[in-house]
Amino acid sequence: MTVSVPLWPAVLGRFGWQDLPFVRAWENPTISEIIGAFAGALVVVGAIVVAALLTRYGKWRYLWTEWLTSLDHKKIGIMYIVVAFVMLSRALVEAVLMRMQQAVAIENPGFLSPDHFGQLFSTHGSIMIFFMAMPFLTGMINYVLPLQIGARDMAFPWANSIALWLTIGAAGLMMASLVVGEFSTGGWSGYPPYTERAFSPGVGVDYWIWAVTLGSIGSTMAGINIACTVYKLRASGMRFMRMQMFAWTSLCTSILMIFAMPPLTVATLLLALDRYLGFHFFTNDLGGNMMNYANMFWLFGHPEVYILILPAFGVYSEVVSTFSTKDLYGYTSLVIATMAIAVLSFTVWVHHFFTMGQSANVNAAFGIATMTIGVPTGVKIYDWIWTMFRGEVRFAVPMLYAIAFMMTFVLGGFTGIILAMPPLDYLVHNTLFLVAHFHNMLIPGLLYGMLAGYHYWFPKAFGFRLDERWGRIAFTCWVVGFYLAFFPLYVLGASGMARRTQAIFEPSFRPWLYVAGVGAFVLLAALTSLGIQLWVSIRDRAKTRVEAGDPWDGRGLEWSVSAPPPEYNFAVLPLIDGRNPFYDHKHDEDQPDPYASPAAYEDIVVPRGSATSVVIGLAAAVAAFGLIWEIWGLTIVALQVIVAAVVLRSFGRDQHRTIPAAEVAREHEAWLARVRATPAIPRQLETAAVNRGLAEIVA
Ligand code: HEA
Ligand code: HEM
Ligand SMILES: [Cu+2]
Repeated sequence: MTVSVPLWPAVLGRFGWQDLPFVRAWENPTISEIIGAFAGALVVVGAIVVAALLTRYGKWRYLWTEWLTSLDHKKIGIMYIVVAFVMLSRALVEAVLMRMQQAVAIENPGFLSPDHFGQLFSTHGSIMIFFMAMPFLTGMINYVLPLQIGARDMAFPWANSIALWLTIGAAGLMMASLVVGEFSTGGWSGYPPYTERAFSPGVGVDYWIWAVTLGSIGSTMAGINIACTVYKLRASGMRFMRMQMFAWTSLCTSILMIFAMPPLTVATLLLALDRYLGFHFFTNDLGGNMMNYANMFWLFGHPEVYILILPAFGVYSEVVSTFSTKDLYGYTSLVIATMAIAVLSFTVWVHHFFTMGQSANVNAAFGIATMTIGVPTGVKIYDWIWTMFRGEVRFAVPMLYAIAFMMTFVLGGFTGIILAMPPLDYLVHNTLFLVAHFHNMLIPGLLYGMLAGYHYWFPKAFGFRLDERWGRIAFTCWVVGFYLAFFPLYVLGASGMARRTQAIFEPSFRPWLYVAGVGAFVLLAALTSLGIQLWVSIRDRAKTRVEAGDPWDGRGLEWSVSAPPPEYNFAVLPLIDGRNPFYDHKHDEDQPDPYASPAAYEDIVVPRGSATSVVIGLAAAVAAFGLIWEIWGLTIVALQVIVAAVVLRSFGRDQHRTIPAAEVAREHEAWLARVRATPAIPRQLETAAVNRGLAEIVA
């Protein structure tokens, strides 16, 4: 931990030369410090290269007007996902560093200092949860939900953009901590008293507090927006029980966000009061109590893991049904199971601290509540299996992820049940067994789900498919890498190896740690393959165009529009008459043709782009930066900028743009003509297997 001599407190606050990783590496050239300096340099050089490329190709204006300031839910969704991939890359590299350290640091100190190792698991965990998983699923919901329920946008497009920019600003703080200062060593859960000033005087914990606070406010806003969109903007006839499963899981996740995020915001803000103003909420003196923090954090933290998993469950439901060429089995039970998980998830938080002193009866009650969640989860697994049963299963990449998920997630679920038994939890709490459990839920559960969704909806968003061969290579690496990297941890944890350990004193752990290290590299290869896949797909896009926008013979409404969809999504808002209106109309001759011209077109009003949301999000990050470094003037100015932007927006006119009916008609008719000119099978052409399946359906 560095606490350097302030250089110029009046202007630069706490900043001193030792806060630069380059200076630290110069003064103390250990491998650990050099890696730190290299990471800092990478951020700076990366930013410069991106800026230079944008300038070289004259793309700044395009980026600003078409993307950054856009209020279109589809573009906001894509930007969220870009953030998620960037942050995934960083956090994955950090994971590899940790695995390397643990593989080499057996009976020796290894190459990472304890402090650096602490920063790595803290940034890795915080980034993966708040700046990889959350943006990924929020982005996916943003993109898909309005299309699925027949809406033209989210309920509050401007707030949507502010939520995005708060997330970007907060992710920016995470990146800034690599260049100036350091990060917290308190883990993703940031427990006091360790994170109080007395034990962590540097800027690290403050970076964590403000990044998480901004992220949590962004997620609360996103939650409200998603829920209102579902409640208010469904197309006519789209009853609740006609919504696609992904829309259902989005709704349940958004409700969890609305209720679970504020406890986190409050917990981090109270911790900030402790640190900045000497309050004693979480200290042991003057009436404070650390357990207040543990309860508030996990009151957020447990529902959070279901916030993460429910949208993935939604994706699997879509994918399993589409690629089994069958209706979803047990739709109603899936809806009820989703709601049950959402409600139950608020009743189990104490299982995160069984060992922290409450009575055995309290532990038993929370343990039983925890195990109950296995029931609705099991219902879902069975429903997916029955959906596949006797289906025409097509093994396209999204389906591969879904199958790998089912087989692997169940194992992690059972280790969760083990942890839910307090007497067993006493043995493995805070060991690598726990680390194996939660990665077993987060990677095959959440991450595979997001990747399945990415492959599934990519053609919708960009008009061409992702390369199948590289998709399979990446998939294989994600699966093989996962088993290699995390199954050894069950053994290590059961043998007593604690989590967050920088150096290991037990030689018999060595073989398992080697295997886990190899697994981490395979996972890195998986991410690299996804990068190559994207490049290959863009290069070969002419061959994989999806003219009709329906490459998988899809079921939901999102497949009924062009790819990419027009800004207003639907030329004419659809009328819904069943659970799979698009699919049924497509395949039943007696039903109306989904590619028929509508009777009439109308003018459509869409929101104009707005710079104010960008300004608000970034100014919030600047204000936070000022608080971290105690540059109070900067914070005050940034807060004033936020107020000014809000005022400006409130008085702004011309916030909407009308697209004349004639223009809508021209675009839509041109698309319909192109679709009708293409025979049904090539419209929906994926692998040979897909083709065979489709040929039979059409015949
Ligand atoms: C997406 C993320 C995710 C998911 C879905 C889950 C799901 C579950 N988790 Fe996990 N968990 C985490 C992420 C997740 N967890 C994280 C991140 C932590 C640690 C945080 C930290 O400390 O840093 C954690 C920690 C954690 C603990 C604390 C342990 C400790 O600190 O010592 C416990 C204890 O009860 C637990 C239990 C469970 C249970 C019972 C489920 C259940 O929901 C699982 C249900 C699924 C199944 C059971 C399988 C399928 C079901 C069937 C096939 C039906 C038949 C089975 C039965 C009826 C039993 N988890
Ligand atoms: C993809 C490959 C991944 C690898 C190799 C990996 C590896 C690791 C390692 C080595 C640790 C430290 C374990 C310890 O305490 O000893 C860790 C912690 C953690 N990881 Fe991962 N991880 C990966 C992906 C993910 C994903 C996708 C998520 C979440 C979505 C995630 C969330 C976490 C969390 C929350 C922690 C706990 C941090 C803490 O202790 O505070 N990880 N991971
Ligand atoms: Cu939990």
